[in-house]
Amino acid sequence: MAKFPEVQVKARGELGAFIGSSRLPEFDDLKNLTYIRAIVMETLRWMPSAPLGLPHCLSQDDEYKGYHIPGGSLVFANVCRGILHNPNDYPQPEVFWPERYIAHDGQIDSSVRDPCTIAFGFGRRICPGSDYAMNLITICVASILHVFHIEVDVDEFGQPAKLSSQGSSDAISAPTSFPIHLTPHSPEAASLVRDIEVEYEDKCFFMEKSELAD
Ligand code: HEM
Repeated sequence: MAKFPEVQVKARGELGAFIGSSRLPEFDDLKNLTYIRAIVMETLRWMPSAPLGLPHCLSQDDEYKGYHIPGGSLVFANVCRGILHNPNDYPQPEVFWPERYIAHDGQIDSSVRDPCTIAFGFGRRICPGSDYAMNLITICVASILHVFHIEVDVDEFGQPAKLSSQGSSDAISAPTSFPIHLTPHSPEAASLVRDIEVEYEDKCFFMEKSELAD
């Protein structure tokens, strides 16, 4: 998000319109947060966490585009370069552009291939945690953007640090560096977080007391 300040502004516009400044987003709000959903979809497409999926083993001989693949072979799907960065499905695939999923009516455009159908694997071994993960990531993204402005940090010379678009080249890809900092974008936003902290501390205190009573 630090690389895309204009995306943050748009997201905050949606969060302001549907949630206002007096509370944090809740799961019930997610159905209204189309742009936030599009940010999460674009993140999974732009830098998928498993760029080659998980390897699958052929239980029998198969043929793919004229190539014979013997049973027992390990097969990797080229999830990132071959599918999620395929310009036929996603024009200018290197560009982080959540708007690509939004139709004229402001809803998610069902004619654009949903990257979640790829980023979580496919077939019999598709990720069973995908719905849980999507809801969790979406509420986290919504909550963070509702409160914080995400900016690039400064390096040891006081200059804006360089943000890379490269993921690590491991089986599970993650950003290679993370030089960012978060600041509440308004006093109201800061108090939303402080109120939650107080509420959480009260609950912990209550739990400790009840444990003592046992
Ligand atoms: C952003 C979050 C996540 C991503 C991108 C992701 C992605 C994947 C992928 C690509 C696979 C391999 C599917 C295949 O073999 O084709 C997988 C498998 C799996 N995932 Fe996830 N996953 C995520 C979150 C989760 C969560 C939250 C859970 C559990 C609550 C979970 C549980 C599993 C399990 C148990 C498998 C193995 C399924 C099997 O082999 O039958 N994942 N995931």
